[in-house]
Amino acid sequence: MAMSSVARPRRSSIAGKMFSRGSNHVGAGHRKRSLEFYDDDFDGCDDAMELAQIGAERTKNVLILMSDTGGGHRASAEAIRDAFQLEFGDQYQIFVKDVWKEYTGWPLNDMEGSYKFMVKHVQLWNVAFHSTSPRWIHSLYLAAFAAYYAKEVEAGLMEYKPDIIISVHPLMQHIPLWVLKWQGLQKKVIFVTVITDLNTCHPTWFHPGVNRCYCPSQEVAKRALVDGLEESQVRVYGLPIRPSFARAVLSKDKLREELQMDPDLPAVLLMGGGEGMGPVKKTAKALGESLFDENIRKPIGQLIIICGRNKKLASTLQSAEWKVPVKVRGFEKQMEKWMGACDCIITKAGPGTIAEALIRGLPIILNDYIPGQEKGNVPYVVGNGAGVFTRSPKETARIVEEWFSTKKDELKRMSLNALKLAQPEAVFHIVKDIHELTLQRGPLPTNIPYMLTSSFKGII
Ligand SMILES: CCCCCCCC/C=C\CCCCCCCC(=O)OC[C@H](CO)OC(=O)CCCCCCCCCCCCCCC
Ligand SMILES: O=c1ccn([C@@H]2O[C@H](COP(=O)(O)OP(=O)(O)O[C@H]3O[C@H](CO)[C@H](O)[C@H](O)[C@H]3O)[C@@H](O)[C@H]2O)c(=O)[nH]1
Repeated sequence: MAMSSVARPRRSSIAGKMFSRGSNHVGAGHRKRSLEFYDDDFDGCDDAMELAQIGAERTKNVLILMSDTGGGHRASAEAIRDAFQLEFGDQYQIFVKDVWKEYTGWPLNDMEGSYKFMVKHVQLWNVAFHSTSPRWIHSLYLAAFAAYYAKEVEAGLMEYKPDIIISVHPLMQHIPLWVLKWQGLQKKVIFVTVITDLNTCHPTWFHPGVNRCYCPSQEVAKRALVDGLEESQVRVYGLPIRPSFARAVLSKDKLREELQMDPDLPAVLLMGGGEGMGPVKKTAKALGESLFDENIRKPIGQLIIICGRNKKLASTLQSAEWKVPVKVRGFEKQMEKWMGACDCIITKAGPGTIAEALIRGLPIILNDYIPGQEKGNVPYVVGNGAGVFTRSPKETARIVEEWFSTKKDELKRMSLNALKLAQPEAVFHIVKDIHELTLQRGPLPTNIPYMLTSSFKGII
């Protein structure tokens, strides 16, 4: 699996010694000065590294661009990082970064906050998503941001000196590609997009200047071709999911013991993406009633609620009283364990959660979707017989009650359909294809000539 590699000094540690940044709060001006210092001084280190690398291919730097707008982009970025490490060991050094947050200013440096605000006022998101869909509109605005923040983005890219840039975010194609173009680096740096929406994705994902556009489904690939990408740029392997989902052999009994769950009662997992969105509270309350059999005065199921980063939701549910076994958790790092220990899942139509649940063979009740990018996920799940859609918490609770009592066969059938749709190997196909791309490029230059150019502000 892992190919041989030569241990050699890592750039980040050298850079770390030369100037301490790390925090997002360092002012941009300070960072720029630091980078100039870094750039001059780094040449010496490069000489040393070049000596160490004679006779061996040097470690390639991979910069994965993402933002915590929800949890899906980070999950996919980390999946790609882990798969690179498993497949190629030290041949690649991976940085998962929100360069906008670290280097630019408003509004790019707070996309998390803007996204959270807009999806809370869901009609606002609906308008924002659809009104920015025409290419001329988003290209115009993104070009303006690119010009205004060019120097900052350039500094952000320069710090990691990427040989390969992977964008897993819809708003991270245009700006870096323009900056690479202005730097004359478009032909030297490989740039790929990994789309993390399953169907009705935003057109900002599709940029004709990329080397590859990895689409998670045929539906998305069709949209890419309609939007002007060439077939040679498009690959369809599935949504990248953390290798821990694909590779781990998990026994449900052991997991339940580890997670201190009831060993025998069927379990339903309730969640709402990385931000704990959707009707989680009402659904939890309804399940608390429906999973308790009044006739025998006993529970017929147990409930796991994962609230993600929604701390208010977690504390409200933690202080509630329940008639059935309930576990309320915040942001969990080992989702594969919780999913492996449960029998079905209730979630909003987040693509990451859906793809993970399919791998674990969990029938899915979709109880909400974000307009725009998540709308198409509903027919994807329901049309393939892997789940149902209802917005009603009571209806959701009734379906789970039936799955755990009179309709166990339906639960089993949907579980098999889910497994048929699953694509656990997608992330490995993606990193192998990127590796192929680098091989086709031939030996990379010893050092990509990133430089801090004169201010781009002259362009606007
Ligand atoms: C007025 C038109 C503005 C057009 C601007 C297009 C480019 C905007 C670039 C930067 C703005 C930063 C705003 C942060 C939004 C963060 C969204 C995000 O990351 O979503 C991730 C999500 C998923 O995690 O992104 C998507 O799936 C699609 C991205 C759609 C981009 C929407 C841009 C919204 C711009 C809001 C302006 C208000 C428009 C009102 C129209 C009357
Ligand atoms: O406690 C938690 C809660 C969630 N997750 C993970 O966070 C991810 C959530 O991703 P989803 O795609 O399901 O949903 P999000 O809303 O968090 O993701 C956002 O990014 C997505 C892109 O992948 C979509 O665009 C989506 O509409 C947008 O809201 C999943 O991998 C899930 O396992 C955790 O690791 N721990």
